[in-house]
Amino acid sequence: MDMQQSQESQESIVESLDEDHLQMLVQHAYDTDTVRAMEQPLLEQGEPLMRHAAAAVATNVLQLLESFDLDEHARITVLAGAGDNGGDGLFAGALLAKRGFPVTAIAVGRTLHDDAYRTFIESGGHIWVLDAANTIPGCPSEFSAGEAGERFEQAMEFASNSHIIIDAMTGIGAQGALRGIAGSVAQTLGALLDELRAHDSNDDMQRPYVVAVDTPSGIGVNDGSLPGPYIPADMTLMFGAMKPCAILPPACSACGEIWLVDFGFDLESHDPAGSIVGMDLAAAAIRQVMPTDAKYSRGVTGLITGSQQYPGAAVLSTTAAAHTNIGMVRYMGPTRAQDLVLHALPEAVIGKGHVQSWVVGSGVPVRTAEEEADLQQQSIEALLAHYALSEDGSNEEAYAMPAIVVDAGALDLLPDHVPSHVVLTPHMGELTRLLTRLGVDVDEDTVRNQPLQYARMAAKMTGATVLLKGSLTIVVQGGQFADDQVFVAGRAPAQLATAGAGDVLAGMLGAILAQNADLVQPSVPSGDESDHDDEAQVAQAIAEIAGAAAYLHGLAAALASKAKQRGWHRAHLFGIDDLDEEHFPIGRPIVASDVVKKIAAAIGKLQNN
Ligand SMILES: NC(=O)C1=CN([C@@H]2O[C@H](COP(=O)(O)OP(=O)(O)OC[C@H]3O[C@@H](n4cnc5c(N)ncnc54)[C@H](OP(=O)(O)O)[C@@H]3O)[C@@H](O)[C@H]2O)[C@@H](O)CC1
Ligand SMILES: Nc1ncnc2c1ncn2[C@@H]1O[C@H](COP(=O)(O)OP(=O)(O)O)[C@@H](O)[C@H]1O
Ligand SMILES: [K+]
Repeated sequence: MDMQQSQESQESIVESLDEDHLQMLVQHAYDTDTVRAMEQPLLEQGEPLMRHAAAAVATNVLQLLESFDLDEHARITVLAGAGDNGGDGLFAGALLAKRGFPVTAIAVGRTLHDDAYRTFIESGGHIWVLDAANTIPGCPSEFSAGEAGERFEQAMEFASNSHIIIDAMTGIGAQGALRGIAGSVAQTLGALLDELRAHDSNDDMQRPYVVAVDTPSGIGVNDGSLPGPYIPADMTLMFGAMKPCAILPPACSACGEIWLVDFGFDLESHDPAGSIVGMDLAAAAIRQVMPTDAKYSRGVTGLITGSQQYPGAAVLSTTAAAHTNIGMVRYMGPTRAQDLVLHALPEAVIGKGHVQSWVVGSGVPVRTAEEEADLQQQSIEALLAHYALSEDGSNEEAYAMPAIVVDAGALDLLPDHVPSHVVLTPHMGELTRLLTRLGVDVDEDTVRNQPLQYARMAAKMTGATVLLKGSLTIVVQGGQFADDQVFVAGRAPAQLATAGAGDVLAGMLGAILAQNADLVQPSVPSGDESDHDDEAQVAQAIAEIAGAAAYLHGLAAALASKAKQRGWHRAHLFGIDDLDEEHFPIGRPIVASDVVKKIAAAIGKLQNN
């Protein structure tokens, strides 16, 4: 099958699929076992998936070369591993070599995919092997250690001077950090590429343009971590479905632009490992106001936020909550903060009363072991005590409490075990601090490198839902029967990284929980098997709502800053979307209060979508 045939067959796959399928494709990510399970029936039917994959890579490389005005003298390097990922890369290289481009493959393993290797050589490709113990037919082996070192250096020099690098060392078969020669290649070339990338947007191809095959080599495919050296890509051609690394920080940044090659997988019958929160999910979390509504039926949020030291957080969290489609906010806090709240929001009601959700801790200082809790910390601690579950999960009162957002200083006051409608909203530093308090030996850099793993650990240890803030915000489900599906909100522009933005999010989340009070109330476990489904359903609803709040927060920031840039950009569909250069203006600087002013407009945009 040549490139043209493969592309036509690809287009017919795309055309035969409905909008729902395409929507699922760009919204959900599937772990490697699930991808293999979805691939299996197609392979059994004789679908030449590897040829489709290779043709897609070659097509995009050709388009890139054309857009950069590079003629057939463009130098192309394929980094080829021993598995099927290397096979994809070699078949793609063969297609390009047939078009007259000089293509050199650097073999990093001891073998190469048989069929792909033969096709590559027959098409005029050149091979450079780095492993002295290789068994690749016709390639030199058993060279000395000195010669191996020289070969390696020359290969790296060659690769760093090529126009295009096709990274096909490892794909979904990668296990842990890259080792051996692949590890050394990623160490040397990856570091160089990262440095070049930091200084150059590559609009003029002054550095190699890296096209990753299926996944960038070296990243944690299933957990989005960076376990060791990796090859950062400008573009990743991902086959069949998104893998979690496409949507999870920090690995998603290493993917560059993602191009999804649809294989027509049966996505509907498989559970995603992660999902991007989009407009639909966010819109569903906003309750429609009804003619019969009164202020109480729209939801009331109670806030114990702000402090003598940080009274502004009280203003930001209450104004944000009040603007997020609810009937009323109640505020409790120090007199100075009360005055400021009333000044900014005359509608706020000061003092206790019935609420459908709580927000605690924003702007409340962290309590050190030596310090006595102040009044604000004491009232938060007393409220949180109602959510405490004993080791066996009993304490009926905890389940009957309204949902609660536990932010900033209140994270230090969290009981050991709580139900899933307790939603923690730490940033990386706060999550590290929480885990340390729970006895985990971890530092912030490690958490930053494996945010999913540590957010999940906090959820498993406490039972709470965890919303971990960052340029991409990830939400992991809480509760005893937590599902592993993670929600990722990447709507926010970097302009949102400004003091007080977290206080705004806490208020918005509290309000969205209040207007969905019936959906987020866990029932008291009865000890029956039905508990599992009931609790899992509520835990998922809470996580979706938390993701929706982060999306709305990001959208309000985008409207305030007029930014088109986001933490995560939708994957492109191969064969459907054009390879046009896109521009995402970063917008203008904002402060957190600007975000509050745009919440209403953001809700309007969701509801009119
Ligand atoms: N199935 C299909 O038909 C289709 C599959 N497709 C493609 O196949 C890919 C999956 O191929 P795969 O299963 O062969 O695994 P792959 O990603 O090549 O990795 C295995 C190689 O990597 C090596 N390796 C692993 N870990 C390592 C480490 N830490 N450090 C260093 N090396 C490490 C491992 O070495 P070993 O452990 O055996 O020594 C072995 O050589 C998939 O991503 C997609 O591109 C598409 O064509 C569509 C159709
Ligand atoms: N680079 C970024 N791009 C987009 N959003 C970001 C970025 N960095 C931080 N944010 C968002 O800004 C908010 C910051 O919250 P937080 O760290 O609690 O700050 P503060 O305590 O000052 O309110 C979070 O919602 C986070 O997701
Ligand atoms: K790869």
